Amino acid sequence: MSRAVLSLGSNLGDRLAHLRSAVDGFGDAVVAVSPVYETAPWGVTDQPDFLNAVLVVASADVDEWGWLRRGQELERAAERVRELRWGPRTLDVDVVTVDGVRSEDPELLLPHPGTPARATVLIPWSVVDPDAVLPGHGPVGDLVRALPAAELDAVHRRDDLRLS
Ligand SMILES: Nc1ncnc2c1ncn2[C@@H]1O[C@H](COP(=O)(O)OP(=O)(O)OP(=O)(O)O)[C@@H](O)[C@H]1O
Ligand SMILES: Nc1nc2c(c(=O)[nH]1)N=C(CO)CN2
Repeated sequence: MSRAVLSLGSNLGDRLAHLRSAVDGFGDAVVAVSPVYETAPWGVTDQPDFLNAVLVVASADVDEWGWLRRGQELERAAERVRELRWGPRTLDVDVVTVDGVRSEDPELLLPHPGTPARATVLIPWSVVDPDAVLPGHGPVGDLVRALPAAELDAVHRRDDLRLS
């Protein structure tokens, strides 16, 4: 059984519909879905706010490359255009971790190297999976508590927007 944590992001078009398309796309593999968060953009700050969420998925038939491929297929289905690194997108699906797997292949870095610094991933992840540990960095709850106040202020839970 392969269990993975996936981060979803959207800041173009019908953002919630794009996140829902990813949840639907992973279908029966979805084990848990986090709340939706509205978040200020990091990296390239001159772009619209994002909706972010985290999914836990599991399947006996999918390995880490399968999670990446399925995420990329869903990005394509959302007509994502790759223009700018960290730029606006209809749908972003990142593989955050896959249990028991480390990878240094640039096409699939595991755990995803951006994770320890990203409130937009850590906060939803800590809610959907409170006992989660980020390999090499410790409990996700501890990483959330160590985030600077400015990072916490940039992430707003939207309980009026639901994925499940
Ligand atoms: N863990 C991972 N999850 C998703 N993509 C990954 C991962 N590790 C490496 N990649 C590679 O990253 C490349 C670029 O991905 P993408 O365009 O989504 O980056 P980004 O979202 O702009 O930036 P970041 O990866 O920092 O979030 C893809 O070609 C993919 O193969
Ligand atoms: N708030 C927020 N900002 C971002 C995000 C994201 O998911 N949320 N993703 C990016 C590229 O992966 C760039 N900036």
